[in-house]
Amino acid sequence: MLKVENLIKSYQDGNELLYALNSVSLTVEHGEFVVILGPSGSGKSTFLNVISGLESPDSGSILYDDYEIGKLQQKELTLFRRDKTAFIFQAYYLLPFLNVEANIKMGADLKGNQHIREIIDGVGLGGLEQRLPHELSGGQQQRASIARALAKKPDFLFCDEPTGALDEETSKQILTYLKKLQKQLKFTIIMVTHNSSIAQIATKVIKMSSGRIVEVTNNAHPCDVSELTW
Ligand SMILES: Nc1ncnc2c1ncn2[C@@H]1O[C@H](COP(=O)(O)OP(=O)(O)OP(=O)(O)O)[C@@H](O)[C@H]1O
Repeated sequence: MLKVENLIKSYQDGNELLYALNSVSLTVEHGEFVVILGPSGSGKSTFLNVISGLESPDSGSILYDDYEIGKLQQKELTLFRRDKTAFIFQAYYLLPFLNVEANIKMGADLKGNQHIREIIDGVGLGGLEQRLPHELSGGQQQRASIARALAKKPDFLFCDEPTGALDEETSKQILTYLKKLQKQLKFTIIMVTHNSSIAQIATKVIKMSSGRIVEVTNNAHPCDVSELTW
């Protein structure tokens, strides 16, 4: 379980403090698919970065089962991020001079995992292993970045606009892979998106505004990606 309590994160904005997170609390159970919606500047990416340990909050607590990550030493926090979490971003961030297979292995090597073949097939990149990122379409590059993230076998997968650069059909393919792999590997997904349609496939939908969570909706019957209206 992830339990976040009273998170505050502020930035200096001229003479004033700007509260990117203004006392945010949330509980997420293992295996949930959480979608975070909200207007630009509402604090979505800051929330994702803080709960994943990429940025530290001014105050508040972030509890992963028995780990309170704010209390970990830098080295322990690095291990926590390496062993428990993975990220997918809109911009893919593949290494340009490594082929698909080597990019994906980067994730696995971090934990010594040996299940690259099934992950590559799982995201539908079989046959493209030797290509460099620039020889792939946007959707294929995003699938490679998903595969790299999943090769770590994370407990928590954080996604920041993973389909933001993709068209509808390719976005739906990516979401289908994510849902399929989540079912197989049983990890938790926390996804920031501008696309409110994606909320239909989530188990929990969070709306943010001005650094606060203003609505949490639990969805007992998330729909299938194939039923999504865009
Ligand atoms: N490093 C920073 N320094 C100063 N202000 C920041 C920093 N990072 C974020 N902010 C501010 O915090 C607020 C929340 O930003 P954040 O990126 O979390 O919003 P968002 O909801 O993800 O926006 P978008 O949908 O446009 O990506 C914004 O007002 C932003 O300008």
